[in-house]
Amino acid sequence: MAAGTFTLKWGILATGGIAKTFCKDLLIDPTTRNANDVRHKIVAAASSSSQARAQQFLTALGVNNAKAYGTYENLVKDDDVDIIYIATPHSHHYQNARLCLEAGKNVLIEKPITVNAQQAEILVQIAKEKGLFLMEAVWTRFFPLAKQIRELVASGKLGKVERVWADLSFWNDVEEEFGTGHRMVNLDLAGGALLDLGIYSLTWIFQILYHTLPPSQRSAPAIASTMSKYEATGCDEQTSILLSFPGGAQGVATTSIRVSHSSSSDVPPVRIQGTHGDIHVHAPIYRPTSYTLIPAQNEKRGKIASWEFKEVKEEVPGGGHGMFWEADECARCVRDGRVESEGMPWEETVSVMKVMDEVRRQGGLVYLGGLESLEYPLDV
Ligand SMILES: NC(=O)C1=CN([C@@H]2O[C@H](COP(=O)(O)OP(=O)(O)OC[C@H]3O[C@@H](n4cnc5c(N)ncnc54)[C@H](OP(=O)(O)O)[C@@H]3O)[C@@H](O)[C@H]2O)C=CC1
Ligand SMILES: O=C1OC[C@@H](O)[C@H](O)[C@H]1O
Repeated sequence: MAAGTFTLKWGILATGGIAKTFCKDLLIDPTTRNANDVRHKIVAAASSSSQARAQQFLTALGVNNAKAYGTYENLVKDDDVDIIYIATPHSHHYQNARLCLEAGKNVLIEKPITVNAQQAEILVQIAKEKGLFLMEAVWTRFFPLAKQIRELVASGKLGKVERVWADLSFWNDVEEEFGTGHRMVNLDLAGGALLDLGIYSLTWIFQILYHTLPPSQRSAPAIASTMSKYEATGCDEQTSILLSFPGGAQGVATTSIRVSHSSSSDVPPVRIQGTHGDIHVHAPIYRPTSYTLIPAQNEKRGKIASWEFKEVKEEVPGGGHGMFWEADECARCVRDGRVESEGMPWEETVSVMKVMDEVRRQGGLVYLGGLESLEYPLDV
């Protein structure tokens, strides 16, 4: 290990699908991605089901010498844990994050940070007051190609970016795959296309049309949207959003759990359109490993851009999924005493949540049973 390497000690809250994927990435040697300054150690995991399940989770990952807890409450009391990764369904994020923050733990919390913007604001306030690191796990933003695309846009290479189209949808057989209980469609778990997938469409629009501006110039967009519901549960199965940013740039964000683009088609799921050219980001947009740079041209003016067509590809190194880049960002922030990440700032997390609040208001999608409550503790 290089001298001065910082090791971040993780506690994992919940043992479902994404917790496993995230932990596998934590276990990959960071030097395989040229990260020589930080390392990760899983020191504990907790399952709300049982201590045995937490132990099985750790054993399956090949993690020895980590503690297995049968309650989340016990995990947050563990003095060895520097940061907690929250990987529960959306419905539980606010309560789980309050538990961790109130216990003085740094937190990385799966997307969406909470069910609504007010809940997110409260988490931010607590993190600020307690000097704790808090970040929504929008891992997409920490991919090298996402950073590269933001830099290209900020450099002015595309001219003025006037429009971003972004879609994240899947051709699910909704009845067969999800039924009514699955977290994707279950209202009790704050399911629905918008909060689960549409957040990625909004992520691309925000990281281009909002994040590339200096913080003082970032302003909320006007919002028009439409939503179709899955009859069996009442969650949204298809949502389309038009965003209009001050200055005239427009975003078109779509999401569906019934129809999709084909990953092998020529239609790119993200199109960033500037006066000098486009960037097409190829699927999957939550895990960007390729994009195409296309110079603007037309019959009258010929080629407008001064640069050439280019295809860029970068596989995820180390056999990983790509979640380790956000983990590295957490390690650097905690090491340096930074409570928020520049890549996913608190203010932007809240702005995206406000857009989703308004889209749900326009579509008449309300989560009941205390899921939208600010009260803590509350059994949801
Ligand atoms: N970044 C990404 O690419 C992805 C992110 N996600 C996000 O991760 C989160 C979890 O998704 P995923 O891992 O797929 O979900 P899973 O259903 O696979 O796992 C969720 C886990 O949460 C715990 N849990 C606590 N309370 C409940 C409850 N009432 N019902 C169900 N589970 C409960 C359980 O763990 P235990 O019993 O151990 O407590 C369960 O295993 C969501 O916020 C989702 O949006 C999901 C997929 C991909
Ligand atoms: O976050 C996510 O990204 C990838 C999808 O497969 C998954 O359903 C979603 O939760």
